[in-house]
Amino acid sequence: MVQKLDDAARAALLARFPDWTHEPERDAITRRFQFRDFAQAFGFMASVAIIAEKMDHHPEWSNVYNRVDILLTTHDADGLSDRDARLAEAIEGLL
Ligand SMILES: C[C@H](O)[C@H](O)[C@H]1CNC2=NC(N)=NC(=O)C2=N1
Repeated sequence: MVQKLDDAARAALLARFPDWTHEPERDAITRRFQFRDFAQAFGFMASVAIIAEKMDHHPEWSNVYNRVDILLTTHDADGLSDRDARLAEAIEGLL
């Protein structure tokens, strides 16, 4: 079982990643990414997919042409965990 973030840790996560929005209903963070075109968007998704698989932590996401919407939460914790913080950090590192 993965440990869910407490209120202080959640606040710290949101302060650290100001481009991400907290969704209280899911206890998730979301961010929309815009790229030049589909090729750029899909290249980004391919990189995220490789990282996610290595981390054994997977985004909920959708893509429309040059746009990628990502939602991170931990199903095993029923909310945000440190695994989401680590994946968000890795995604930010790709930009
Ligand atoms: C068995 C496997 O480790 C788990 O199902 C992992 C895989 N990827 C996951 N991804 C996400 N986002 N949340 C999880 O709880 C999760 N659990």
